[in-house]
Parts: sequence; C-alpha cells; structure tokens
Amino acid sequence: MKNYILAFDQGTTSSRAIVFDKDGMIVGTSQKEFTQIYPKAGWVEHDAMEIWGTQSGVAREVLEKTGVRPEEVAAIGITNQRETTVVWDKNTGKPIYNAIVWQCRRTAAICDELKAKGLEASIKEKTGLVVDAYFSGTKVKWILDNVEGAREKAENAELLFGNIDTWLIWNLTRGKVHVTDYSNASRTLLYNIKDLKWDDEILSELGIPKSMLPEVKPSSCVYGHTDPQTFGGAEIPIAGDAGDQQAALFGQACFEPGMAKNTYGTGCFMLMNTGEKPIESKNGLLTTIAWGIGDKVEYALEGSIFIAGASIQWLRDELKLVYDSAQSEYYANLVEDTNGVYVVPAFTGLGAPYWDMYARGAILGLTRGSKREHLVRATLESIAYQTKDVLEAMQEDSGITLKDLKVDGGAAANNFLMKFQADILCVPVKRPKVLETTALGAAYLAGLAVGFWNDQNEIKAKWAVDEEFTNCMPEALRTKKYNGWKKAVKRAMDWETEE
Ligand SMILES: Nc1ncnc2c1ncn2[C@@H]1O[C@H](COP(=O)(O)OP(=O)(O)O)[C@@H](O)[C@H]1O
Ligand SMILES: O=P(O)(O)OC[C@H](O)CO
Repeated sequence: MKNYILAFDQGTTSSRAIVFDKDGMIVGTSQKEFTQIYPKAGWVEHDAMEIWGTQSGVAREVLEKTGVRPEEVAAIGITNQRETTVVWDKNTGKPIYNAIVWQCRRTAAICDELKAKGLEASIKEKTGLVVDAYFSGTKVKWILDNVEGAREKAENAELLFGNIDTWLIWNLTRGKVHVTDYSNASRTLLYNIKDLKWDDEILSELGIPKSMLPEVKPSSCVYGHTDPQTFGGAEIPIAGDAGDQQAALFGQACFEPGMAKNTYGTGCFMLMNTGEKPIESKNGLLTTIAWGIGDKVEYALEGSIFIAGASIQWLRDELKLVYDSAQSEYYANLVEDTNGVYVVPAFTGLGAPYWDMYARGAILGLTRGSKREHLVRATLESIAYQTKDVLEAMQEDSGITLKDLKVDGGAAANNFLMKFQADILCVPVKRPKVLETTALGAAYLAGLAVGFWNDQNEIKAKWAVDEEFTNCMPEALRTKKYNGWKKAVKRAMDWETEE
C-alpha cells in the first residue's frame, strides 16, 4: 500500500526530508545543515552539489529511520528556498558556479542600472516584484558575465538555469526533466505573472537566452519519476513543487482570499492569499503567484523580511550570547523590556517594505546599563517589529483587516516571540500543531496530484491549533515602542556604499 508522502524541504540553512501519513501527521524527519559560503561581505553562496547530496541523503535516511519502503511512497513533494540560482552544464550535469543565494547582494549594481534605465515600473507591473538583488534574474546575468566561457555556452544552449526545485527535480530524474512551477517562476524577475510567460523584454535586457529556462508547470502535477538508482529501484512520482513560502501558505490551509500566514525561519515571510486576482502593492510588498492547480492560478501579497531567525543564529554563532536558539527565550524573559535598546538586523539590506540594498545592521539606544538580556530581547523583538511593518502594509494594500495571523517556522516555537508578536500587532497569533507547514504544503500538493487526498476541503479539515496568543499591549505603549523601532530603522538605512 502507498500510505505515505515524502516531502523535501530544501531550506537556506538545511535540507530536510519528512514522511507524512494520510492524516497529514509527521511519521519521521531527517535534517542536515550544509555549508554557508561568504566569499565577500554581503555575498552568500551554496554548493549546489552539497545541496543535492544532503537532500537526497536525508530522503534516504528518513525512509530507513521510519521503515517506510520507497514502494510505499505515493509521491514526492518538493519545496525550496526560493530565488537561489543554479546554472549548470546540460552535458556534464555539473554547476558552473556555486549557487548564488537569495540573500546575496552582489548584483545591487546591476539592479541600480535597471533602475537608472527607468525599467523599475514596467518590471514591477509584469513580474509583481521590485528591482532588487534578492531575485534570480540579475544573479543569472552575473554568472553569465563573470564565469569564463559561460555566455558563449549559454548562447549555444549548453547551460541550464534553475532554482533549487528545478535543480533537485533534474537530479532526481537524472537529467530527464527541466521544470519549475508557477510559484517559483514568479520569483525570478523574468516571469510575467499575468500572461504566465517568460518575459522576452526582460530576458533580452539581462542577456539571458530562453533555452536556459525551465518549463513552467502547475504546483500540483506529475513532473516525472525518480530515477531507479536514487531510491533502490523505485520510480516514485514527483508530484508537488512550490516555493517554500507559498508551500507554507498552502500547508496552513490559507485557501481563501484574506487568509495570511507568517513563517519565522532564516528570514520571515508573510503571505496573504488574494485569490485569482493579483493585487499591485502601493506599500512595498510583492505580488506573487501562490500556486497553480489544474488550470487555475492564485496570487498572494508578500512581505519578505530577509533576517529573522538568522539574527538569533548570529547571537549564538558570532556574539556567543546564547548557547542555542531556544535559549534566547530564557534571556528575553529575564528582563521586563529592552531598556531602550533596538537591534535592526539589516545584515543583507532590508526587504519589505523598505527595499534598501544598502542598509546594514545596527544596534541603537545602548547605555552603560545595557546587558546581554536586553540585546537578546531586542533581537527577538526586531522580528516582531519587522512583521508589524509588513502586516500594516498588507492591510493597507488589500483593504482587509486580518482576523488572525497563522504562524509557523523554527522561531515560531519561541513563546516569548509569539507573545510579543501578538502584543505589538493586537491581532491573534495562531500556532498550529504541525509547525512544519512548508513541508506539509509540498506534501499536500503532491498528494492532491496523485489522488492521495481528494481535495482542498479534506486538507482544510486537518488544520489544528496548538496555541493561540491573544494578548494586546496598551495602545500608548505599543505606539511608543514601535516609533522607536521606526527611528532605529531610519538610522540603519542607506549605510553601505559601493566602492
Ligand atoms: N526557539 C527558538 N527561538 C528563536 N529562534 C529559533 C528557535 N528555534 C529555531 N529558531 C530559529 O529558526 C531558524 C530555523 O527555522 P527553520 O524554519 O528551520 O528555517 P529555514 O527553513 O529558513 O532553514 C533558525 O534561524 C533559528 O535560529
Ligand atoms: O529557507 P527559508 O525558509 O528561510 O526561506 C527562504 C525564502 O524562500 C527566500 O525567499
């Protein structure tokens, strides 16, 4: 019997594989961190071979650990860190350069050129995105411009581009299938999200040959089957593919317009379902494709925050103020407030709603009495303030006042953060029982494609709350604290200059 779905959750800092059963419950998880490469200040790379190695490794490991045989897996669903760009040689299957990670700022100057040419408005109109180094398009251009012989090979149709989903599917099928889904395509800066086509004008502006690009398909369909060598002879259908934030929106069953979730991982991403209508943001949010199922494409508004949980890793790894991420909760609770300290974790610039590629991190309001507890608390609070920034923009853009905010991701386990989040938003924060909603969303998309689950109503009925945070800070105090945050952000902006 095919009683399980296997989800691949290829994140920024780790590769994870999770086996789900028919109830949408976790049967087992395997996870492996991989190397973060920082060749220069503001640059971030991954080794795409290491990504494939860790991801296929954890997939095999979780099957072994749970005793689930590959023949019992009904389908594989893939979800991935988005925008991260891999370019590889079609003939050898080897990447020609490290994967350039979504956080990498190296293409800021290319973006400035696009802006100077006055292309920002038309790019936004077509792709739903702002011109920023975050997205894949300028990263592909950088590789073609900077890797010896790359442009010539690309023009001879010898190179392929893909985000991590595409790279994994290509490897799982041993080079047979070169595809992506609507949600991932909508993060490249190369895809027209209304016409549902790669955009010839943007491609020509960036000098990217169309032959490099994957075919774009719905998020729930059979893309191909695993090569028999990968899972001991089994040919498992690969049937779900979505960017991790869109997958989380699906996993949280935010199926109706106006429903929103916020995922607290390396970064923090709030997405609101806007149905079959793309809403253009006037407040610094992105318009993006949520998913495509059958012949229907649905859209979302997104507030992308680049650094959230990563700031807690920074407290742990660089400042050595906490022993592990969970300990941040303990220190934050030892003090009543931050004693006026604000941390702005703009380590890789600022995303929504500020979009400042040149912002850098800042600690403000230090006094002789500032101590570890204040700094730790201020770092956690910065995640909540950034979330408030994007929630306000979202309510304004959509004209919808949120009834509640569903949360997930690693840092959503932090009760201090969730309480402070509810306090500062005055919107109920709902944490589900299954926090791995990203992988769950990919599993649902795959399961729907192969008839493992019947429809979205069946999925919706599975959502269950773990805890709801309904506290709300008195308005005067809330406004005072938030004004302090806004002032701190201003100081961190426009800091770095290109030499
Ligand atoms: N209890 C916690 N408190 C605060 N942050 C946490 C906690 N647990 C995990 N994190 C943070 O969450 C992030 C990991 O979450 P995860 O959803 O796995 O992220 P990703 O998918 O981006 O790799 C890390 O940045 C980590 O610092
Ligand atoms: O790896 P995560 O979970 O931080 O997600 C990264 C995002 O997809 C970047 O857009």
